[in-house]
Amino acid sequence: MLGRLNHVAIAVPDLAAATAVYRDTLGAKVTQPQTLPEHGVTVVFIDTVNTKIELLEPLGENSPIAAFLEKNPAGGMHHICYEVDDIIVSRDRLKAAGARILGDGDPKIGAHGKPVLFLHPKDFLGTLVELEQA
Ligand SMILES: CC[C@@H](C(=O)O)C(=O)SCCNC(=O)CCNC(=O)[C@H](O)C(C)(C)COP(=O)(O)OP(=O)(O)OC[C@H]1O[C@@H](n2cnc3c(N)ncnc32)[C@H](O)[C@@H]1OP(=O)(O)O
Ligand SMILES: [Co+2]
Repeated sequence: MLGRLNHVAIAVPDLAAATAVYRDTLGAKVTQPQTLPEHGVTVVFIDTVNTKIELLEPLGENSPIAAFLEKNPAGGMHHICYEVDDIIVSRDRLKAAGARILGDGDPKIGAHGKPVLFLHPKDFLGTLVELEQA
């Protein structure tokens, strides 16, 4: 079922400062910030040739990354995103296997304009997993 690793996401308290670390210290090309109110985050991406890094900053009062940053105030690795060929088939198969799909269970449009959904970290070795339609 799993395809390519699309991105590894890092939650950060200050996106401008995090961008500076990747751009100025690590010499990476960082995209312009993208605000995603439906996801409660502002994001930038860094292309690392074989995959991407997504830096996430909370947006709005109900950001899903707020509690994570309270526990990890300096930031930290937040989720990994795998591509799947058919997100509905994958969702239904995972549900049948007992995995918890977060939110209302229906995919939302993610940062790349494609459907995404999230799987509970407690069902996947303590790692929050995002699936993105390939
Ligand atoms: C930009 C759009 C999109 C893209 O296209 O790439 C994105 O990436 S959006 C990214 C942000 N969106 C999401 O993360 C949506 C899904 N996430 C959630 O629904 C919540 O964050 C969560 C996973 C349900 C956690 O919410 P929280 O309020 O922190 O709940 P709890 O405190 O009850 O946590 C339960 C339990 O899970 C542990 N936890 C929480 N977050 C993570 C994490 N990122 N990685 C690993 N473990 C995590 C948390 O510590 C709790 O554990 P215990 O303390 O042991 O109970
Ligand atoms: Co993501």
